[in-house]
Amino acid sequence: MGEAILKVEGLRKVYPDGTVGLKEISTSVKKGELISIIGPSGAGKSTFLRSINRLNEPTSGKIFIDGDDICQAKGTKLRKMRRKVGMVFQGYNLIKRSSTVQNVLHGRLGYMSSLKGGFGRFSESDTKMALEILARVGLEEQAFKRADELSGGQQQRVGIARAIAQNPSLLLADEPIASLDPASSEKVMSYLKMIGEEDGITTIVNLHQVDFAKQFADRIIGIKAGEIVFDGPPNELSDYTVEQLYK
Ligand SMILES: Nc1ncnc2c1ncn2[C@@H]1O[C@H](COP(=O)(O)OP(=O)(O)OP(=O)(O)O)[C@@H](O)[C@H]1O
Repeated sequence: MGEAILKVEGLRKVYPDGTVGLKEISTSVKKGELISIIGPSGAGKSTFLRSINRLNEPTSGKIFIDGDDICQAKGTKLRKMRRKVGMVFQGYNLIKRSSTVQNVLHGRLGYMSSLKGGFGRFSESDTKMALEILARVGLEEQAFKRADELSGGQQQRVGIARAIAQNPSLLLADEPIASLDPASSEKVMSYLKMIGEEDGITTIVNLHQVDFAKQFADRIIGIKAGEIVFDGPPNELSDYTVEQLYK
């Protein structure tokens, strides 16, 4: 840990209907940190996370990833920057009828020409890599099953494997465990943490469950009404702060 992989300066989002999603957020994230964003519904957690790779277009502000401002990036440069940012979704976003390993291979699309990608012509080394990643999330036995034959927790582990196949320096997970039971949630969070630590990937996870944030995060950021109201290690997040955050 040391240098900042992500630096956000004055990030503001106003939706077309005038709703202010984020006021002016500034923060900086170190390499290898696991950060959990918590806060009440509508606080701006998803807006913040999705602004980082411009899935959600910021209204103003700067977002530096490895020193480059993604808000200024266009074309090939933007594509290359997005490649560095893996994304894990609440609803997994898998291709249900494709096999587990095919889903993981989709993480490699950013590295292929659109023609090869369009025909699904993945190289042998990509396939080998995808199978290795599946083994890391404990799914080697499920590699050739259809994605929709897996349990929710297993599908989310495929989601993590697909993001890792992108070889990202930053991993964004938007409420990855919101649809899972506690045991599967714990497993998914453990894999996120383990892979982040092993590969030095900075991970930012939006969570509804404060207890999971406390258990897994190195640092917790509390957002309320589009502003950061808490930023610190889990042991500094008091019950009173949590109460104020969700009030
Ligand atoms: N497309 C949109 N158009 C208008 N307003 C939006 C849009 N998306 C989000 N918002 C608003 O922006 C604010 C922040 O929403 P956001 O989804 O980021 O919150 P959140 O903290 O992720 O909430 P949740 O925990 O319920 O997912 C809310 O007031 C929300 O209604």
